[in-house]
Amino acid sequence: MNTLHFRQIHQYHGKRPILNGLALRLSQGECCLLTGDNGAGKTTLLRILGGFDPPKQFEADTGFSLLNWSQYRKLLRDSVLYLHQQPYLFEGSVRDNLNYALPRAVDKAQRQERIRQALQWAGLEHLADTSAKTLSGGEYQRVALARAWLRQPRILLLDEPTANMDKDARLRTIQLLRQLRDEGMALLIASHDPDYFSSLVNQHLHLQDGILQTVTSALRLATIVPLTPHTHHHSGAGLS
Ligand SMILES: Nc1ncnc2c1ncn2[C@@H]1O[C@H](COP(=O)(O)OP(=O)(O)OP(=O)(O)O)[C@@H](O)[C@H]1O
Repeated sequence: MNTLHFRQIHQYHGKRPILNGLALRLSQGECCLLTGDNGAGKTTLLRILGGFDPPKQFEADTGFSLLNWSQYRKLLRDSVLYLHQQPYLFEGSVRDNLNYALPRAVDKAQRQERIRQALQWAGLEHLADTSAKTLSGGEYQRVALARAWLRQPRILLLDEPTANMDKDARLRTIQLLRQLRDEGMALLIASHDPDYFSSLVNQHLHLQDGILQTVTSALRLATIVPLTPHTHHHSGAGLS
């Protein structure tokens, strides 16, 4: 799978339509940013793509075949990883948490080597034997990303991966996300802070009224550059 096209995703909560036939594509080595107001349906979409909640309607096109949701789920069960805003870490050390991410078949010597690489990859060597429960928010997220690096899913779904982080932790997190993207993962990030991810994003989608719209860089600029009230126009050049 280089690119997966999702189409006709419909979802209801009770009788209320949340997603109204939306479409998006995820490509290997690309990052898609998903914005939308509180309650727009971002988590609802991530939970469908993560295989947790069955949608009302769904279609995924791999380029070779069309998949319904249960086929998608079966096919991608081990290829999609969903990181919640507060990813779950076990009690035990950072090393234990990384160990758990490795398949059972990996032997002891290989495990030690892979864990060493993951600790190095995420800059966590000094915290290897620290209890995961005592980590700061930024460190905690780095362990979760190191686990993702070990698991190597094709699609990584992230809900607010930098929420409540200071600038330094945020930049480190974004750097790790960039590495995952550049190694070929498809990232889908739901966030209320599009500016944080601008250096990472290949595609920005905005969810409104159950539909996804592409946000172009021109539109993004228009939202952050304030319009001055007294701009001079040549006569006839502006909209009237
Ligand atoms: N299990 C559920 N049962 C009923 N309604 C739900 C359920 N899950 C979500 N909703 C509702 O669906 C709407 C979309 O919720 P969702 O969590 O997907 O939005 P969101 O875009 O992720 O919001 P936020 O930015 O606040 O996290 C909300 O109005 C929410 O209350």
